[in-house]
Formats: sequence, structure tokens, C-alpha cells
Amino acid sequence: MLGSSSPCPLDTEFSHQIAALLSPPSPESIKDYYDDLVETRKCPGLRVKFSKESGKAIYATKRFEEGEFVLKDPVLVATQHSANKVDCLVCSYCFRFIGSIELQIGRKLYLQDLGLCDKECKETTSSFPEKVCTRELHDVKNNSICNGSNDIGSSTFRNSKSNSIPTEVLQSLMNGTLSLPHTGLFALPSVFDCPGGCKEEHYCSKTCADSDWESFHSILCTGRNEESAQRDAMLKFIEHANGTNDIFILAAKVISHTILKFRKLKRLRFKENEKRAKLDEMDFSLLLEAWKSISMGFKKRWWDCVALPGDVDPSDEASFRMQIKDLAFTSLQILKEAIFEDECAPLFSLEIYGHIIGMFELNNLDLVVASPVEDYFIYIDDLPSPEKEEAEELTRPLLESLGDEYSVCCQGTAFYPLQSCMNHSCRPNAKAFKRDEDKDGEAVIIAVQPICKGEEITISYIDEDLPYGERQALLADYGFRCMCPRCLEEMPK
Ligand SMILES: C[S@@+](CC[C@H](N)C(=O)[O-])C[C@H]1O[C@@H](n2cnc3c(N)ncnc32)[C@H](O)[C@@H]1O
Repeated sequence: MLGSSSPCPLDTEFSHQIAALLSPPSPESIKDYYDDLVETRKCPGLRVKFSKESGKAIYATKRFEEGEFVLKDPVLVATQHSANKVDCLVCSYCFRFIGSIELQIGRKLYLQDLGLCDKECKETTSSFPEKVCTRELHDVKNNSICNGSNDIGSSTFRNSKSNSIPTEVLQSLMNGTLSLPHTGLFALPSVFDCPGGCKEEHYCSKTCADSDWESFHSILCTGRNEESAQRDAMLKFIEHANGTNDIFILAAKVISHTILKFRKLKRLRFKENEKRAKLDEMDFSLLLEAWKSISMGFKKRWWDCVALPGDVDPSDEASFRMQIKDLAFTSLQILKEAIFEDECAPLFSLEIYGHIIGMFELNNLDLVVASPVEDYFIYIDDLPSPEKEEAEELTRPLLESLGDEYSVCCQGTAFYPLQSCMNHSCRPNAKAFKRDEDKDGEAVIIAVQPICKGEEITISYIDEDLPYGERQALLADYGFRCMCPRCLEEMPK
């Protein structure tokens, strides 16, 4: 029951609006929304269909050959894991690497010298209940760097892994006065700062900076209103998310995205200066419209669908789920202090917050972008003599200081509106796979076997090399029993 036993008064106050926001979209509106999306993605050959049995699913409307590109899907909402921000400087909107090879290397070593590192990300799995792991769709083998077990976004201080490079050299790399050999071949877009003046977000272009500002960041930016209570609350919210689960950052982005869309729709429909004290019928229809892209995502409450960690005794399940709910409520309370908007009050209910996070829990894919620094060092290693030795005089000490971590990818988590309609099969006909030319955070799906016209396009959410029982156990965390052709063949009689 909505509102029952909820610590959040908004759950009761706005129970009707919440029910309307969470009611499943009609098959007709699903069709219209996804037909439009497929058209804008310019990926001919796909159609989203809805059935009562398996919900949304993607079908091929043409034949795809093995290895053929199927879909490139930009993110609807995504975040780089906070720990990974030390390793990689990327555009906060499209997740392309930015600056220069020199900046990427110098900045990483400089931050390591300061002792800023991702200690907790590299430690064990969850320390229940503060560290709640987020399950993400398994991004197949080569592409999957960070799975649910280490999805903990906490930047913490640890004893510095001090490197042998003098600070002045690192600063020269960062400020562009020291160039490394052959980096011209690996040019990256220049860095654009956040238009709001926060030091957290950086972009590859003014277009990305403006798009992020208009879509999400103008509400979440901590650069403006120095000293304000809202700014302090926003900083506290980010710190809490970084210390617990960065899925909360995604939820805040969804809420700010919806508020910004609502404001835009309202500006279009009403004169600028018209004021309304209460959320009335008309405003609510605008809120429903603003929420539309989120309403399409498959959702359950987070605390109902989050997988029970292996180290939690099944007899403690109810208390585990209650603690997850409490954690979400704590995060929501801080977020409300930072960005609450009267006209969009239902968005700040625990019921909506829980469903937004549950949507990520069941749909998200790892965000992975390969590092150009890795390509650079491979290029240097492949140079013929004596060019290689000459180049290595400068690059070897850097490589040695970076150690095994010289090739860390950009890692995060993302909700992709079209890819998230793909159902699972243990014998999938497609997979997520980044090709050399895919330099940003978009999801890329390719066929792994010929796909006939009319066939459903499936990916694997798990490691499909596992035996039957283990696959079913992992898929139970997604809330279904797999009845794909392979499971039917392998099912114990
Ligand atoms: C990423 S969504 C896939 C699209 C989903 N069908 C929808 O309606 O949005 C993941 C959810 O789809 C459902 N699902 C995916 N693959 C399935 C399968 N092979 N059999 C039954 N349900 C499946 C499960 O409920 C799962 O949590």
C-alpha cells in the first residue's frame, strides 16, 4: 500500500499523484515513445514491442549478420564512479576523455601523490548495510570492468602511493608546458569548465556543458550561491552518496531532469510571471509529461528488488531490506534540503525515490570508456628503434609510476533508454561491445550471431558460461526464472 508504514509524509500526502506517476504506461504510449526513440537513434532494423508476458522487448525488423552493429544508445542518465574520477578526467555529459594525454597522466599521478585514491573500490565487496552494492547488467567479458561487487563510489584518503616524479614535472604535464613525444596523434578535446562555477564537472565542448546544464546540472551545481544552506546540503548529499552508493547521484539527476523539463513545459504553456501556490490539475499533467521518459523504465522499489548479499543470512532478509529503505530515506532527506521544489513535491516522496533507484538496479549497464593513455603507451611500445628508446626516456618513468593502473578505463553506471528494453537470454544473439571508434559513454550493441528478421534481440545479463544452477540463481536477483532455449535444454529433468 502506498504511504503505509512510510517514514516520509509526502508518500501519504501525494499518494494519488504518486500512483499516477508509477502507473505503467499504456501499450500505445510505449509504442509511440519507442518508435520515436528508434528513429532519433538512427538505428534502422529495430522495434520495441510490448507483451503482457515479458514486458518490453526489442525485435529485429531486418536481418543482422554476426558482428554487425545493431544499436548505439546515448545515456538517459549516467555517472562516473566517484573513485574513478581520480584515474580519468572525462566529460561529465558524454564521458569522452578530455584535456590531453599529458593532463591525464600528470593529474592522476598528482592526485595519487596527494593521497586521493579509491581505496574502498579496490577492497572487498559490501560491508552491509552502509555499502550497498548495485547490481548492473553484466557487460560482456572484454567490456566489463566494474560489476556489482565493487560498485561503491567512495573517494577516500589513503596512504599516498608516492611516485618518483617530481611535483614540478607533474604540474608541467598538467598545465601544458611539458609535452610528451607523439601525443599529437592522441589529441583529446579541450576542457570546458562548468558554467555554474563548480569544480566538479568538466566538459569536452560548450555543447555538452550547455546540455548538461539544461538537462540536469543547473539544479545540482554546487558552484553558485556560495555559503547557502542548499549548497551545503548538496555537498552533504554528494558526500553521503560517495560514501554509500553513487546510485543516489543518478536518482538526484533523474529528479532534477524532471523538474527542469517541468519548468520548460510550464514556461511554454503559461506566461512567465504566472504564479500558482499549489500543485493543481494542470501542473500535474505537466509533471506527468516531464516524467514520461522515466515512466517508460522498468521499475520496482529498490528495497524490494535489491539482491540479498551473500553474507546476509536469509533469516535477516526483512531487516536488511528495512535498512536499505532507511538508507534511501536518509539520502532523500538530504536531497530535499538541497533541491526541494514545491510544485514537484511528489518526486520527493520515498515511494518515487525507491522506484527510481529500483529502475537503475534492474536496468543499468556498466559505463565503460577505454583509456587513450593505454593506447598511447601501447603505441610507444610498438615504435621501431631508436624512436622507441628516445620516447621511452620520457615515458618510462611515468609508466613505472602509474604501474598496473596505467590503463584504467572510465567506469560508471548508466541507464540507456533503448538498450534497457533488451531482455536476457543465456544464449544471447547480441552483446554490448565497444569498438575502437566508440570513444564516449554510449552503449554499443553488436550481433554475436546472425539475427533473423522478426527475432527478439537478447543480451546476457550475467556470465553465460556459468552452469545452469548458478545462472538461475543470479537471474533470480533480476526477478525472473530464465526459460530461454538453452535453459530449457539444460534444466534438470
Ligand atoms: C532490463 S529490463 C528488460 C526489459 C523489460 N522486459 C521491460 O519491460 O522493461 C530487465 C527486466 O526484464 C525482465 N526480463 C528480462 N529478461 C527476461 C527473461 N528472459 N525472462 C523473463 N523476464 C525477463 C525482468 O523482469 C528483468 O528484471
